[in-house]
Amino acid sequence: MWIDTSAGGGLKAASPVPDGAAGAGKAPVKTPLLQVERLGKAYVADKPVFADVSFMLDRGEFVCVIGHSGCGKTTVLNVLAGLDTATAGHVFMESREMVGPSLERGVVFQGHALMPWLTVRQNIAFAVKSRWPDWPGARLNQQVEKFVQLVGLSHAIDKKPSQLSGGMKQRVGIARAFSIQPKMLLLDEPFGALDALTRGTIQDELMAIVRETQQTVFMITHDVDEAILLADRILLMSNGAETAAGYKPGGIAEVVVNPLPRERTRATLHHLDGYYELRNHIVDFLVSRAKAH
Ligand SMILES: Nc1ncnc2c1ncn2[C@@H]1O[C@H](COP(=O)(O)OP(=O)(O)OP(=O)(O)O)[C@@H](O)[C@H]1O
Repeated sequence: MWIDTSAGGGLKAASPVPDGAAGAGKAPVKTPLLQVERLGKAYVADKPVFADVSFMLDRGEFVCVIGHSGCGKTTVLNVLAGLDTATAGHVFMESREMVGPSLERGVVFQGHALMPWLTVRQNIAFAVKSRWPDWPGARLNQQVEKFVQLVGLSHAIDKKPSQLSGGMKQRVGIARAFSIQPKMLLLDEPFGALDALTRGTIQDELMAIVRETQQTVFMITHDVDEAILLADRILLMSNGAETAAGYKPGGIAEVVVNPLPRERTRATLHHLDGYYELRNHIVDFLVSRAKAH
Protein backbone atom coordinates (compact mmCIF):
# COMPACT_ATOMS: atom_id res chain seq x y z
CA MET A 1 0.00 0.00 0.00
CA TRP A 2 2.71 2.50 0.92
CA ILE A 3 5.71 1.06 -0.82
CA ASP A 4 7.38 3.48 -3.19
CA THR A 5 8.29 1.60 -6.32
CA SER A 6 8.84 4.70 -8.49
CA ALA A 7 12.30 5.80 -9.65
CA GLY A 8 12.02 8.52 -6.98
CA GLY A 9 11.65 5.77 -4.39
CA GLY A 10 15.00 4.86 -5.63
CA LEU A 11 15.57 1.16 -5.14
CA LYS A 12 17.00 1.19 -8.65
CA ALA A 13 17.99 4.77 -9.36
CA ALA A 14 18.74 5.83 -12.92
CA SER A 15 21.89 7.73 -13.86
CA PRO A 16 21.56 11.45 -13.23
CA VAL A 17 20.49 13.61 -16.14
CA PRO A 18 21.82 17.17 -16.21
CA ASP A 19 19.21 19.96 -16.12
CA GLY A 20 18.19 20.92 -19.62
CA ALA A 21 19.62 17.79 -21.20
CA ALA A 22 16.26 16.52 -22.32
CA GLY A 23 16.71 17.84 -25.86
CA ALA A 24 14.87 20.38 -27.97
CA GLY A 25 11.10 20.09 -28.01
CA LYS A 26 10.98 17.81 -24.99
CA ALA A 27 9.84 18.77 -21.51
CA PRO A 28 12.82 19.59 -19.28
CA VAL A 29 13.83 16.75 -16.98
CA LYS A 30 13.36 17.60 -13.31
CA THR A 31 16.39 16.34 -11.45
CA PRO A 32 16.20 15.40 -7.78
CA LEU A 33 18.22 17.44 -5.29
CA LEU A 34 20.12 14.38 -4.16
CA GLN A 35 20.71 11.09 -5.88
CA VAL A 36 22.36 8.20 -4.09
CA GLU A 37 23.46 5.33 -6.31
CA ARG A 38 24.37 1.85 -5.14
CA LEU A 39 26.24 2.99 -2.06
CA GLY A 40 28.16 0.38 -0.12
CA LYS A 41 30.48 0.43 2.89
CA ALA A 42 32.80 -2.35 4.04
CA TYR A 43 35.08 -2.18 7.06
CA VAL A 44 35.83 -5.87 6.59
CA ALA A 45 36.46 -7.06 3.00
CA ASP A 46 33.63 -9.20 1.57
CA LYS A 47 31.37 -8.31 4.49
CA PRO A 48 29.99 -4.87 3.74
CA VAL A 49 27.78 -3.32 6.41
CA PHE A 50 25.41 -2.36 3.61
CA ALA A 51 25.37 -2.55 -0.18
CA ASP A 52 23.33 -1.24 -3.10
CA VAL A 53 21.79 1.62 -1.15
CA SER A 54 20.03 3.83 -3.71
CA PHE A 55 17.47 6.57 -3.18
CA MET A 56 16.64 10.11 -4.21
CA LEU A 57 15.59 13.21 -2.34
CA ASP A 58 13.45 15.88 -3.95
CA ARG A 59 13.69 19.52 -2.98
CA GLY A 60 11.59 20.25 0.11
CA GLU A 61 11.24 16.58 0.97
CA PHE A 62 11.63 15.21 4.52
CA VAL A 63 13.01 11.66 4.55
CA CYS A 64 13.60 9.60 7.69
CA VAL A 65 15.70 6.44 8.01
CA ILE A 66 14.76 3.76 10.51
CA GLY A 67 16.66 0.56 11.25
CA HIS A 68 18.25 -1.37 14.08
CA SER A 69 21.53 -0.37 15.65
CA GLY A 70 24.51 -1.19 13.43
CA CYS A 71 22.68 -1.33 10.08
CA GLY A 72 24.68 1.67 8.86
CA LYS A 73 22.37 4.69 9.20
CA THR A 74 25.04 7.02 10.58
CA THR A 75 27.52 5.81 7.98
CA VAL A 76 25.09 6.71 5.18
CA LEU A 77 24.47 10.13 6.77
CA ASN A 78 28.21 10.75 7.17
CA VAL A 79 28.79 9.92 3.52
CA LEU A 80 26.03 12.39 2.55
CA ALA A 81 27.68 14.97 4.83
CA GLY A 82 31.06 14.32 3.17
CA LEU A 83 32.53 13.27 6.53
CA ASP A 84 33.07 9.64 5.46
CA THR A 85 33.64 7.90 2.15
CA ALA A 86 31.76 4.94 0.73
CA THR A 87 33.56 1.86 -0.58
CA ALA A 88 31.13 1.63 -3.50
CA GLY A 89 28.63 3.84 -5.26
CA HIS A 90 28.13 7.55 -5.84
CA VAL A 91 26.25 10.52 -4.41
CA PHE A 92 25.12 13.33 -6.71
CA MET A 93 23.81 16.70 -5.56
CA GLU A 94 22.07 18.64 -8.32
CA SER A 95 23.65 16.18 -10.78
CA ARG A 96 27.22 16.88 -9.61
CA GLU A 97 29.11 14.17 -7.78
CA MET A 98 29.67 15.17 -4.16
CA VAL A 99 33.20 15.27 -2.76
CA GLY A 100 33.88 16.17 0.89
CA PRO A 101 31.89 18.40 3.25
CA SER A 102 30.23 21.63 2.14
CA LEU A 103 28.21 24.45 3.63
CA GLU A 104 25.46 23.35 1.23
CA ARG A 105 24.80 20.55 3.72
CA GLY A 106 24.06 21.37 7.36
CA VAL A 107 24.49 18.66 9.99
CA VAL A 108 22.93 18.31 13.45
CA PHE A 109 24.21 15.51 15.68
CA GLN A 110 22.76 14.17 18.91
CA GLY A 111 25.46 16.01 20.86
CA HIS A 112 24.85 19.63 19.86
CA ALA A 113 28.59 20.39 19.38
CA LEU A 114 28.36 24.05 20.43
CA MET A 115 31.49 26.03 21.28
CA PRO A 116 31.23 26.39 25.09
CA TRP A 117 33.15 29.68 25.29
CA LEU A 118 30.80 31.45 22.87
CA THR A 119 27.26 32.72 23.48
CA VAL A 120 24.27 31.48 21.46
CA ARG A 121 24.59 34.56 19.26
CA GLN A 122 28.31 34.04 18.73
CA ASN A 123 27.93 30.30 18.04
CA ILE A 124 25.44 30.95 15.28
CA ALA A 125 27.27 34.04 13.98
CA PHE A 126 30.38 31.88 13.57
CA ALA A 127 28.50 29.58 11.19
CA VAL A 128 26.84 32.44 9.29
CA LYS A 129 30.20 34.19 8.90
CA SER A 130 31.80 31.10 7.40
CA ARG A 131 28.94 30.84 4.89
CA TRP A 132 28.84 34.56 3.98
CA PRO A 133 32.24 36.07 4.98
CA ASP A 134 31.50 39.36 3.22
CA TRP A 135 28.26 40.17 5.01
CA PRO A 136 28.31 43.39 7.06
CA GLY A 137 27.68 43.09 10.81
CA ALA A 138 24.08 44.29 10.65
CA ARG A 139 23.08 41.70 8.07
CA LEU A 140 24.89 38.98 9.98
CA ASN A 141 23.09 39.92 13.20
CA GLN A 142 19.75 39.99 11.44
CA GLN A 143 20.29 36.44 10.15
CA VAL A 144 21.38 35.19 13.58
CA GLU A 145 18.43 36.80 15.36
CA LYS A 146 15.94 35.50 12.81
CA PHE A 147 16.92 31.86 13.37
CA VAL A 148 17.28 32.21 17.14
CA GLN A 149 13.75 33.57 17.17
CA LEU A 150 12.51 30.67 15.01
CA VAL A 151 13.57 28.21 17.71
CA GLY A 152 12.13 30.41 20.48
CA LEU A 153 15.42 31.35 22.15
CA SER A 154 15.53 35.14 21.73
CA HIS A 155 15.54 35.56 25.52
CA ALA A 156 18.71 33.42 25.80
CA ILE A 157 20.63 34.78 22.83
CA ASP A 158 23.48 36.19 24.94
CA LYS A 159 23.82 33.14 27.19
CA LYS A 160 26.57 30.56 26.99
CA PRO A 161 25.80 26.83 26.44
CA SER A 162 26.55 26.02 30.11
CA GLN A 163 23.61 28.26 31.09
CA LEU A 164 21.16 26.35 28.84
CA SER A 165 19.16 23.12 29.29
CA GLY A 166 19.74 20.13 26.98
CA GLY A 167 16.66 21.00 24.93
CA MET A 168 17.77 24.62 24.56
CA LYS A 169 21.24 23.55 23.42
CA GLN A 170 19.73 21.25 20.83
CA ARG A 171 17.54 24.14 19.61
CA VAL A 172 20.71 26.24 19.18
CA GLY A 173 22.21 23.40 17.10
CA ILE A 174 19.10 23.36 14.93
CA ALA A 175 19.07 27.17 14.58
CA ARG A 176 22.75 27.10 13.60
CA ALA A 177 22.17 24.43 10.94
CA PHE A 178 19.19 26.33 9.47
CA SER A 179 20.95 29.72 9.64
CA ILE A 180 23.39 28.83 6.88
CA GLN A 181 20.40 27.94 4.68
CA PRO A 182 21.89 24.68 3.45
CA LYS A 183 20.43 22.93 0.43
CA MET A 184 20.07 19.85 2.58
CA LEU A 185 19.89 19.33 6.32
CA LEU A 186 21.25 16.09 7.79
CA LEU A 187 20.00 15.17 11.26
CA ASP A 188 21.45 12.22 13.20
CA GLU A 189 18.99 11.42 15.99
CA PRO A 190 18.90 15.07 17.01
CA PHE A 191 16.41 14.51 19.84
CA GLY A 192 17.81 11.21 21.16
CA ALA A 193 19.09 12.68 24.42
CA LEU A 194 15.99 14.73 25.26
CA ASP A 195 13.12 13.93 27.63
CA ALA A 196 9.80 13.06 25.97
CA LEU A 197 8.13 16.43 26.65
CA THR A 198 10.99 18.54 25.31
CA ARG A 199 11.40 16.17 22.39
CA GLY A 200 7.75 16.60 21.42
CA THR A 201 7.94 20.39 21.58
CA ILE A 202 11.08 20.53 19.45
CA GLN A 203 9.61 18.07 16.93
CA ASP A 204 6.70 20.50 16.47
CA GLU A 205 9.09 23.43 16.14
CA LEU A 206 11.26 21.58 13.64
CA MET A 207 8.24 20.65 11.54
CA ALA A 208 7.04 24.28 11.51
CA ILE A 209 10.48 25.60 10.45
CA VAL A 210 10.89 22.95 7.76
CA ARG A 211 7.48 23.79 6.30
CA GLU A 212 8.20 27.53 6.45
CA THR A 213 11.66 27.31 4.87
CA GLN A 214 10.87 24.41 2.46
CA GLN A 215 14.03 22.79 3.76
CA THR A 216 15.07 19.37 2.42
CA VAL A 217 15.83 17.05 5.33
CA PHE A 218 17.42 13.62 5.76
CA MET A 219 17.01 12.41 9.35
CA ILE A 220 17.92 9.30 11.33
CA THR A 221 15.56 8.31 14.12
CA HIS A 222 14.78 5.27 16.23
CA ASP A 223 11.35 6.65 17.06
CA VAL A 224 8.58 5.32 14.78
CA ASP A 225 6.11 8.05 15.77
CA GLU A 226 8.72 10.74 15.13
CA ALA A 227 9.24 9.37 11.61
CA ILE A 228 5.49 9.21 10.95
CA LEU A 229 5.02 12.77 12.21
CA LEU A 230 7.88 14.34 10.28
CA ALA A 231 8.67 12.29 7.17
CA ASP A 232 7.20 12.30 3.68
CA ARG A 233 8.99 9.01 3.07
CA ILE A 234 10.60 6.54 5.46
CA LEU A 235 13.54 4.35 4.42
CA LEU A 236 13.54 1.03 6.27
CA MET A 237 17.07 -0.32 6.57
CA SER A 238 17.93 -3.95 7.28
CA ASN A 239 21.08 -5.24 9.00
CA GLY A 240 23.69 -7.41 7.35
CA ALA A 241 23.44 -11.06 8.41
CA GLU A 242 24.87 -14.52 7.90
CA THR A 243 22.37 -16.68 6.03
CA ALA A 244 22.36 -20.27 4.78
CA ALA A 245 23.48 -18.87 1.43
CA GLY A 246 26.35 -16.89 2.99
CA TYR A 247 26.71 -13.30 4.23
CA LYS A 248 24.05 -10.84 3.07
CA PRO A 249 24.81 -7.13 3.51
CA GLY A 250 22.27 -4.73 4.96
CA GLY A 251 20.52 -2.16 2.82
CA ILE A 252 17.24 -0.41 2.15
CA ALA A 253 14.60 -3.11 2.48
CA GLU A 254 11.67 -0.86 1.76
CA VAL A 255 10.72 2.75 1.10
CA VAL A 256 7.46 3.69 2.79
CA VAL A 257 5.49 6.67 1.52
CA ASN A 258 3.64 8.45 4.32
CA PRO A 259 -0.03 8.61 3.29
CA LEU A 260 -1.12 10.90 6.16
CA PRO A 261 -2.01 14.55 5.37
CA ARG A 262 1.03 16.84 5.56
CA GLU A 263 -0.73 19.23 7.98
CA ARG A 264 -0.62 16.53 10.69
CA THR A 265 0.36 17.49 14.23
CA ARG A 266 1.61 15.46 17.16
CA ALA A 267 -1.65 15.99 19.02
CA THR A 268 -3.85 14.67 16.19
CA LEU A 269 -1.53 12.08 14.63
CA HIS A 270 -3.07 9.04 16.33
CA HIS A 271 -6.60 10.07 15.33
CA LEU A 272 -5.81 10.08 11.62
CA ASP A 273 -7.10 7.31 9.35
CA GLY A 274 -4.25 5.04 8.40
CA TYR A 275 -1.99 5.98 11.33
CA TYR A 276 -2.17 2.64 13.16
CA GLU A 277 -1.81 0.64 9.93
CA LEU A 278 1.31 2.60 9.02
CA ARG A 279 2.74 2.34 12.52
CA ASN A 280 2.11 -1.42 12.68
CA HIS A 281 3.73 -1.88 9.28
CA ILE A 282 6.95 -0.18 10.42
CA VAL A 283 6.99 -1.91 13.81
CA ASP A 284 6.43 -5.29 12.10
CA PHE A 285 9.43 -4.56 9.90
CA LEU A 286 11.60 -3.78 12.93
CA VAL A 287 10.40 -6.82 14.86
CA SER A 288 10.41 -9.49 12.20
CA ARG A 289 12.04 -8.39 8.96
CA ALA A 290 14.90 -5.99 9.70
CA LYS A 291 17.26 -8.78 10.69
CA ALA A 292 15.72 -11.79 8.94
CA HIS A 293 17.09 -12.67 5.51
N1 LIG B 1 35.41 3.10 11.99
C1 LIG B 1 34.81 1.91 12.00
N2 LIG B 1 35.54 0.78 11.95
C2 LIG B 1 34.96 -0.44 11.94
N3 LIG B 1 33.62 -0.62 11.99
C3 LIG B 1 32.85 0.47 12.04
C4 LIG B 1 33.40 1.78 12.06
N4 LIG B 1 32.38 2.67 12.10
C5 LIG B 1 31.24 1.94 12.13
N5 LIG B 1 31.52 0.63 12.10
C6 LIG B 1 30.54 -0.47 12.08
O1 LIG B 1 29.66 -0.27 11.00
C7 LIG B 1 28.34 -0.63 11.37
C8 LIG B 1 27.40 0.51 11.07
O2 LIG B 1 27.66 1.59 11.98
P1 LIG B 1 26.70 2.85 12.03
O3 LIG B 1 27.16 3.72 13.15
O4 LIG B 1 26.60 3.47 10.69
O5 LIG B 1 25.30 2.15 12.39
P2 LIG B 1 23.92 2.81 12.85
O6 LIG B 1 22.84 2.09 12.10
O7 LIG B 1 23.97 4.28 12.72
O8 LIG B 1 23.88 2.38 14.37
P3 LIG B 1 23.24 3.14 15.66
O9 LIG B 1 21.76 3.13 15.44
O10 LIG B 1 23.64 2.27 16.80
O11 LIG B 1 23.83 4.51 15.72
C9 LIG B 1 28.39 -1.06 12.82
O12 LIG B 1 28.42 -2.45 12.89
C10 LIG B 1 29.68 -0.47 13.33
O13 LIG B 1 30.24 -1.29 14.33
